[in-house]
Amino acid sequence: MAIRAVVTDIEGTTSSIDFVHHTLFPYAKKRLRAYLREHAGDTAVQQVLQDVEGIEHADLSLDEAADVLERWIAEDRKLTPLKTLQGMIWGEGYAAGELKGHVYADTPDALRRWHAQGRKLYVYSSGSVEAQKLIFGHTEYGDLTPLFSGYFDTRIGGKRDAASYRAILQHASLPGDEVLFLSDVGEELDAAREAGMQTLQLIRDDKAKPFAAHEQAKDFSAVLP
Ligand SMILES: CSCCC(=O)C(=O)COP(=O)(O)O
Ligand SMILES: [Mg+2]
Repeated sequence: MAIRAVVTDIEGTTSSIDFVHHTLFPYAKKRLRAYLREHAGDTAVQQVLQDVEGIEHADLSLDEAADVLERWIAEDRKLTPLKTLQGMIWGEGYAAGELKGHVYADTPDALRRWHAQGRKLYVYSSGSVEAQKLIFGHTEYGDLTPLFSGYFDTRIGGKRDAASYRAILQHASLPGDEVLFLSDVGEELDAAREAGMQTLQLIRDDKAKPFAAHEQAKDFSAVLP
């Protein structure tokens, strides 16, 4: 079956795990408390704080909410209010020129090749849609966002849940067997396959845990050549 669309994960797939864990997460952690104080009156921040309280089932002061969010960063929790806030903080970093979006050298070539072949490209990451647009909009290879037809984050559901992939297929109006999902994480690939998508696991380095149930590639060079 011809692949008409590619849905890609970010961390460990288009971009390095180290960039996310050693650059992006610490950047957000360092600025989180001050950002909450400075933007406490913003509707978007109020919504984040309300959502944190909802998850914790507690009324929280701003500092208590900051403590919770810092703990979630340390635990690498993929919770929507944390991901939304991280995206807002990173937005300031990219705008100030303090952050540059990391993508592997083969990523821009592959995205441009698949796009030129007429395939639709989508992102599905736990990072917020805003954070996804930022990382691909500020790479050392230029702005890659014009290549994408759509972005999905945890608001559509968790990445290990087949229902999320079914919802993506519905949004993109595509049958599963014409969509290739790329990820480094076996449980995400299992969920995408359960929804009917074709799958391929990226083994970028020794941090990836190979799942023999899925086709594998070390980079994008031989994927849909
Ligand atoms: C959009 S870059 C930051 C990615 C992020 O916050 C994250 O948690 C990684 O999630 P992914 O689903 O891309 O593995
Ligand atoms: Mg990943």
